[in-house]
Amino acid sequence: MKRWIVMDNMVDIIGIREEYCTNCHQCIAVCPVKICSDGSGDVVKFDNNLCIGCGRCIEACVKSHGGIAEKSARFIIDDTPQFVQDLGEKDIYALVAPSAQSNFNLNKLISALKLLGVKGVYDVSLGAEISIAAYHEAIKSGQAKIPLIAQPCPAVVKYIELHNQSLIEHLAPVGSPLYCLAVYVQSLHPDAKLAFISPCIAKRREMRENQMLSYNVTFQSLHDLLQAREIDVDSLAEGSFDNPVTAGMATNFSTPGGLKESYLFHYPETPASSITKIEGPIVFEQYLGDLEKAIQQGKPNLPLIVDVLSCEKGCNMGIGCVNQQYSIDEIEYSVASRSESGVSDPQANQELDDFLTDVLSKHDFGYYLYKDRSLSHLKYPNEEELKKIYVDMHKLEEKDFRNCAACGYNSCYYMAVAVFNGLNKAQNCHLYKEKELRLEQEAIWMLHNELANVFDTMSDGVIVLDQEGRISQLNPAAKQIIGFSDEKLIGEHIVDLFCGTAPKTLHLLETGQSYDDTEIILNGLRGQVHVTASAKPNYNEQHQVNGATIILRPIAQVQELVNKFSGAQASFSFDSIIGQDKNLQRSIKLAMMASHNMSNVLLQAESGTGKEVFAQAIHNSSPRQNGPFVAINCAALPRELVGSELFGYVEGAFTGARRGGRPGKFELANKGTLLLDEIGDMPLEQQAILLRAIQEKAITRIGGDTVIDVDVRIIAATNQDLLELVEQGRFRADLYYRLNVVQINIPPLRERTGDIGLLFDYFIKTMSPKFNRKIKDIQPAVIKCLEAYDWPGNIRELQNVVERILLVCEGNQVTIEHLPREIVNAAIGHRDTWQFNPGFGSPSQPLTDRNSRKLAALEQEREMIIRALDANAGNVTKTAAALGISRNTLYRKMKNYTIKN
Ligand SMILES: Nc1ncnc2c1ncn2[C@@H]1O[C@H](COP(=O)(O)OP(=O)(O)OP(=O)(O)O)[C@@H](O)[C@H]1O
Repeated sequence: MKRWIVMDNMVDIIGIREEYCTNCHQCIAVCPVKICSDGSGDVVKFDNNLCIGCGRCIEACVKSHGGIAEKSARFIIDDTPQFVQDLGEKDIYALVAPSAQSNFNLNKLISALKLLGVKGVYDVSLGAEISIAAYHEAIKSGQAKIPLIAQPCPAVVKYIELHNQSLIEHLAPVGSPLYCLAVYVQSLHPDAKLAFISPCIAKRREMRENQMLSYNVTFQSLHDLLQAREIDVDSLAEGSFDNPVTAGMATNFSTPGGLKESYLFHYPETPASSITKIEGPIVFEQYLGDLEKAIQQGKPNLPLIVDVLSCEKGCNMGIGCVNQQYSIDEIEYSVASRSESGVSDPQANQELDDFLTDVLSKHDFGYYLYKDRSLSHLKYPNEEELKKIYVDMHKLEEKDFRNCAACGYNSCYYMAVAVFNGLNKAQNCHLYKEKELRLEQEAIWMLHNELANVFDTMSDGVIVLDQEGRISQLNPAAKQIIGFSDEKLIGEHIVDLFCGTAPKTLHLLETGQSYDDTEIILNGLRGQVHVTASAKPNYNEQHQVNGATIILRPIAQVQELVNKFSGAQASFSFDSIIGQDKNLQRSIKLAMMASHNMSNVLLQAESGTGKEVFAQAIHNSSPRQNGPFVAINCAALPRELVGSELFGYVEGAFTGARRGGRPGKFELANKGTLLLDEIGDMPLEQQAILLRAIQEKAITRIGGDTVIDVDVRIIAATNQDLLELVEQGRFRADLYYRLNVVQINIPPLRERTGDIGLLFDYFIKTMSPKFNRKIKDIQPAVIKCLEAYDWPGNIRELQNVVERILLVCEGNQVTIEHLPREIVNAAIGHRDTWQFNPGFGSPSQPLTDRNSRKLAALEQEREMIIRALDANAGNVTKTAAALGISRNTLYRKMKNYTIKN
């Protein structure tokens, strides 16, 4: 967005290679104008029409590119290409700037230029002599407005045109030394083209405006051209200028104050105090503005002449110069000694005076080509707008206004003005970056805190390993699991922590292959700790494994979870045991008492009386109620599997063993209760192992050698007379006494007929919704029938009868027709023997998980017996031996399962 309206386009003098711009803003920092550069984008854009051509930005850009001009984003544009093209084809005369004295061997340069093909070479110092004489005339004649601002420097002229319009009329009404000489040389060679051999890039503009010269060839370009043409200047003979007379004191015009010195030399009556000599950045930053104000205010002691140059070291070290290898002293000496020798010959001085008188009378050296180039100024933000920009720049407090100039502008205010005018952006403010960084740091810190919080509050233990496998970090949960403090654990090698072997972790560190849920024994403070571990690799920026994160979970926690989701929970409480029978209530009371301590309990009762219900109720009112309740049916397991089911196994323990091994019921029941159902059917050899596990409160997995502590309360249940089995030698006496700490007998249903009606009502109520029935009435004869029946299958049988009734009863009244035949028969005196039939009640399904488990177990047992009988060709003795049960038990089971041999 252009803020300035410029009357005409100025010729380009600075070229931009945006691809080389690093957006460092050095160009803006050194620029006296600043608004000619737009720093609001990713690269700095440049507006030639707002540039004064001082060339400082090119110097800064080359410097910021390591001094290599070819890599700089900004470069000089002059007329050398056209000059080269026209050499030899056109009559070209070279006008050489006084500063050539400090850049080349001047006389040899004259020869070099002629060798290149120029027709003649003139010294611009003579033009400077003409300018001084013309200044004097203009001042004398009153043509010049005092103070007269000298104009050899086109950058100063352009600055005044753009910024200090009231000073335009003070610019000398006389051409620059170059212009004055050009006027003279043109009179000698009217058809020739003139080239300026120059230290200055801005001269190109002056030349285009006055149309007197065709080529601005900087010293740098000339130097490159001579090199390209392989012209060794030093080896050439000395030439001499084609000037009609030699310039005198004005040969020092290229030095700051050279004009003043020359003027005073020629017009010694002029007080030295009436000429101000000023150069460098201060001209633009302060001097011209002050001068403008002083004139407007009519201040006294204003100068007669202002000798002003843009370059700090004058034209001697202008932007197009090639004398960087010389010191300032050497340069100044070279120029000053030339001017001293130039005035040492009185005859030459006289000839010069005569020449000046002559040319001034013959030629017009007047110059009025100054233009007001500024029609409007930058827009300035109002208070509100300024405040908003400052907020965008994160400038909120007094100390945020540093005026550090790092942005390239001299103050925070001017930066804000540039932002307001779209010439820069808040992000380029040093403080903005600093604050953004701080905000970013705060955000990172917050994120870190959040993550640290997660790390610290995770219930899983987390261990971070370095590349070598040493612990670099661990969270409180990990410390809790292991038991040691940070000091002990940080730096510890994982192999040592993992009891001397960590093959999967070492493999992970080598290959990046993660592992999941692997059982590990740790060396903890309180001995060995059994955990599961999952680990993943950590990567560096090159995506190489540089460590690992291991998640640890105590096995008890894992088992708790497994139990929770696998249904290893007890659902019954003492409240859910229905029945008012005295004996039943006595049993409940005993069970309640037993529930408060850790004593093993032996539940002895017929099948279906509620032994498991009792076991669950004991568990649920014991201090272990939040632990697992695990039940195992000892009768339903093949004898070779009893061990692995109870104690688990390690990987590779036997053919078909699962990878990673498997925990047994003892481990799963850790911190809870283990119900050993049908304990009477447990094989003798397993009874010994079971006894050891109960006594030592520890197990060893099959095939393993690690002893795992288990804290389990045992409830054993049986429908057999265990003592009798002991007497028969089929049950170990020591185990019997271990289990029979509290013996609870549950009366069969036929012995508590009073409870039959209660239970029937209860089951009708609780099961009806499942069958979508609304039973409102039960025929009294139904209860009578039920009470007359002797319920060999006890409560389970009653439950199944209710289920069948609900299936067949379509109305809302239960009548005798809905009862199974054997029950009605029993009531009228024909009792059928109840037989267990796994398909009993079909199409009904077992109602509870427990029942389904039980039925599955029974079905499994039935199958097992049939298979064993087949394998032993129907031999009952052999089959009983193979199954590890007595012949009597086998016969009983065959009867129950209706297995015909
Ligand atoms: N007092 C009771 N109140 C309510 N329901 C009961 C009661 N006793 C048992 N039941 C129910 O009877 C069914 C059989 O109970 P349970 O499985 O506990 O008997 P069990 O003696 O363990 O049988 P088995 O010897 O065959 O293992 C279960 O569905 C249970 O819900």
